[in-house]
Amino acid sequence: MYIYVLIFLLTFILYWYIDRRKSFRVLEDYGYRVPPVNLLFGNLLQLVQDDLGTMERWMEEYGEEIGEKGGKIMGWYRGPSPAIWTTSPEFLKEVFIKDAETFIDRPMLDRSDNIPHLINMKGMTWKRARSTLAPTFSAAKMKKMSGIMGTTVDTMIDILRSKIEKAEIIDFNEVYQRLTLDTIGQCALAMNVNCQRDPEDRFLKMVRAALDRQIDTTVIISSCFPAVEKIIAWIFSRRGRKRTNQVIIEKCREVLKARRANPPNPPPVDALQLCMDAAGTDGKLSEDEIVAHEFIFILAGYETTAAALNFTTYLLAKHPEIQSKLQQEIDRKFSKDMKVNYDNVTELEYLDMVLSESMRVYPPIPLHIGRWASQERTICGKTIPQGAGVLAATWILHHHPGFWKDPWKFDPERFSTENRDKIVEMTYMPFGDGPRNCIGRRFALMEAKMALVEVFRQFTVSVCESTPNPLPVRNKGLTLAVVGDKLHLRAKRRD
Ligand code: HEM
Repeated sequence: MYIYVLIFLLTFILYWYIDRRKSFRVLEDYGYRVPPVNLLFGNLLQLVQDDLGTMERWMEEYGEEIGEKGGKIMGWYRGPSPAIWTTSPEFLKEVFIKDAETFIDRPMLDRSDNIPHLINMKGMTWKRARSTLAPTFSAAKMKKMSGIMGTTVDTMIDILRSKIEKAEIIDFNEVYQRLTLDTIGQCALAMNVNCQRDPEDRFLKMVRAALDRQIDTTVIISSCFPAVEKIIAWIFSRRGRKRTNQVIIEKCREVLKARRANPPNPPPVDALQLCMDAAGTDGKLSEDEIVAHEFIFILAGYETTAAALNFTTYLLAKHPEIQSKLQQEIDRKFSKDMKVNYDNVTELEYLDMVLSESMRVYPPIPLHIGRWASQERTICGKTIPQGAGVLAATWILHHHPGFWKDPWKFDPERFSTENRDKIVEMTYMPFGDGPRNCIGRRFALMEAKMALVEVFRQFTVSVCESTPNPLPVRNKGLTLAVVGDKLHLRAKRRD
C-alpha cells in the first residue's frame, strides 16, 4: 500500500517539477532576459523583500533597450506566471491605449478574489460597470461633492490649529490619512466616520488593517501555486485580509440597506446615491456590485490620496521658495473668508504644477500598473506571450534621466503650460492610462487641491529635527509610503 502512495507522490512531484521548469522557459523562449528564478516562487520573493530597489537593479542588469524613444524591457516570474516590465513609451502606448481591447484586464495579484468591483472585473463585465459608474465622477458631480470635502478639510484645519497652539511637531502622515478616510467615508458611504477627531476610530483601524494586508501570505502562496489557489482562498476566506475585507463589505451593505429603507429627501450627493441612481431600476448594477464598488472606492481612494498629500507637503517643506510661490498664488486668488470649491481650486495653475511634479517624484502607486495579454502580440519587435502581465515600471519611468532632466530634482516648472508639451507621452502615469485609468482621478485631485490650499493658506510648513533626510520610502502593499509611516514636520500660522 505504502509503495503505491510513494509512487503516486513521486510521480506527482516529478510532473509538477517538469511543468514548473516548462513555465520558467516561456519568457526566455520569447527572447526576454530574466533574473535567476527560484523553483517555488519564481522571482516573487526578492520582490517582496524590497520591490523598488530590486526593480531598479534588475532593470539595470536585465533590461534591454527597446523602441526609438528610449526605455527598456525585461521579464520576470510571479510564481510560475510570466510578467514583463517596461519603460518604453511606445510599448506602453500600444498596451494601455492603442490595443486596449487585447489588454483589457489587469494581471491580478489575487485571482481568487471574487469581489465584483472595478479593479477585479474582467472584459465586458468591466466595460459595462465602468460606463455605468463613469458619470459618478463627472466634473458636475464633483462640484456637488466638493461641499462634503470642504467640511472634512475644515475639520483637519481645526485639528492642525490646535496642534500648532500646543507647539506640537505634526505627523502629517497621520493627519492626511485621517482626512482622506473621513472624506471617502462620507463621499462614498455617507458614513460619519469621525476618524479625524477620534484616535481610536474602528473604521480607520479596519481599513488600515485591510490595506496593510493586501499582499499577504495567501496572495504569495496563491501566486506561486495557482493550482491550489481556490483551496487557499477557501481556507483563508474567514481569516486575515479576506476577513477584514468582508467586514468592510458588510458595513457597506448595511449602509446601502439603510439608505434604501429610508431614502433621504432631497437625496444627498454622495457616491453611494450616485451609484444607486446609476444602477437604475433595470438592474444595471446588482446590490453586490454597488457594495463592491463602494468598498473599492474606500480602499483605492484613501491611502493613495493621503500619499499624494504627504509627499507634496514634504517637498514643499523642503523647498521654501516653491512653498512661498504657491502661497502667493493662493493669496492672490482667495480673499480672507472665501471658501475653497471645485471651481476655484481648478483655476490655480501653480498648485496643479506642484501636485503633478510631486506625483512624478513620488508616484503614489509606483509598481502595480499593468495589463494582462489576452492574446499574443508583437510590439516594437518583441512578442508578448498570451497570458503574460505587462507592467509599467512607473518608479523607474518617473525618474528616467532620458525622459526627465535631473530626475530627482523637485521642479514644478516641468508642468508649466510651455513645458508640459515637451513631456514624452506615457512617461508620466500616476493615474495609469488608457480606458482603464483611475476612475477617481478627478475626485482625488479635487480633494488633494482643496486640502493643500487650506493648509498653505493658513500655515507655513518646514522640516524639523525629526524629519528624515533623505526621506526613506517603500512600497507598502500597493501604495508608496514613508518608512515607519510617520512624516514629522513643523507648521506655524501665517497671520
Ligand atoms: C492620488 C490619488 C490616486 C492615485 C494616485 C490613483 C492611482 C490609480 C492607478 C494608478 C490606477 C490604475 C490605473 C490603470 O491601471 O491604468 C487606479 C485605478 C483605480 N482607482 Fe485610483 N488613484 C487615486 C485615487 C482614487 C480615488 C479617490 C478613487 C475613488 C474614489 C479611486 C478609484 C480607483 C478605481 C475604482 C480604479 C480601477 C479603475 C478601473 O479598473 O476601471 N482612485 N488608480
